[in-house]
Amino acid sequence: MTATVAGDTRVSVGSGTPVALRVRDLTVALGGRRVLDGVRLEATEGELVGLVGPNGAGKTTLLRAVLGLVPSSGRIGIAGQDVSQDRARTRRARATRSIGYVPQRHEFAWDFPVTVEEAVLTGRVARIGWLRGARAEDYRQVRRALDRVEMTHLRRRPVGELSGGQRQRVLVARALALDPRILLLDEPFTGLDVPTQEHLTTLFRELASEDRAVVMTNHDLVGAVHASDRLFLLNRTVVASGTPAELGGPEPWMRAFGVSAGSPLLAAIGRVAEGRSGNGSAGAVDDGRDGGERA
Ligand SMILES: Nc1ncnc2c1ncn2[C@@H]1O[C@H](COP(=O)(O)OP(=O)(O)OP(=O)(O)O)[C@@H](O)[C@H]1O
Repeated sequence: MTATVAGDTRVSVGSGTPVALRVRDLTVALGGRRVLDGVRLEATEGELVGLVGPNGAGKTTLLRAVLGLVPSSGRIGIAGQDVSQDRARTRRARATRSIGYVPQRHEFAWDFPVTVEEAVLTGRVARIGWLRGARAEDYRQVRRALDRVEMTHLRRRPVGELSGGQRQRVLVARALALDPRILLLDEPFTGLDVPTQEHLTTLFRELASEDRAVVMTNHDLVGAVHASDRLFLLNRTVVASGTPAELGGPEPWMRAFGVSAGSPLLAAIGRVAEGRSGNGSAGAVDDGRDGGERA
């Protein structure tokens, strides 16, 4: 590992792949309680990173801290720029424009009387500003984003009339309207059926392969293990990280989720403790990926 966070130049890990997002020693206190403590995370361009942990582990808070929406201490590097909160606000504002944020679906006002196209256009407010009208370039980017998520045919439909899967696509398009280098997705699969989840997973993998870093929180551990290049197991701090193959044993999962060796959760993701599996396997899923680091 050769990278550093601070400075204006691109930083990279040993492989030479640019690090899009680097978080070090991130600590967040909310309501007088430390909800994140010394978090260390990174995502390189082209990588789909899974952020998993139990309810209340701090997954949403971590994404919000990266966006500067909650006060934090520690260091946050975005595309080589140190945007930690003690740095100039303008630098942070500029850098966070390279992040597309997809909040949980229930956080968007679906009752608001706007069309799909108008909802996606709101994703460009950071660039347009609230008081200036949208220009041709803004509409061009909106059309591009809608094409990307295959929602062009529904662009004039009121958002309140969309299905859950279509709404999720609108939120992704809204985040893509700024053509971000980093995409933060908060629980994009909640309430969606398996075919829709698989469709979206394919889209997220494609978006990552276009040299974006995609960081996704996910309660579906089976899906996270199969879709992610690298996983971060969070429970107030990063309990473990690595490729799914590197996290093949049950221990990090037991620690992160506070479950015992007999938990069905471990069986579901093929991380069964030695001696418990029917076929004698230690339970690692061979997903064919390699590389990564332990926290
Ligand atoms: N505004 C707030 N004030 C006080 N505590 C908060 C606030 N927001 C979140 N918390 C607390 O911070 C902790 C982490 O919450 P967070 O929503 O980040 O967890 P999460 O991992 O995303 O959970 P889930 O999987 O349930 O969505 C929780 O204990 C939560 O109660």
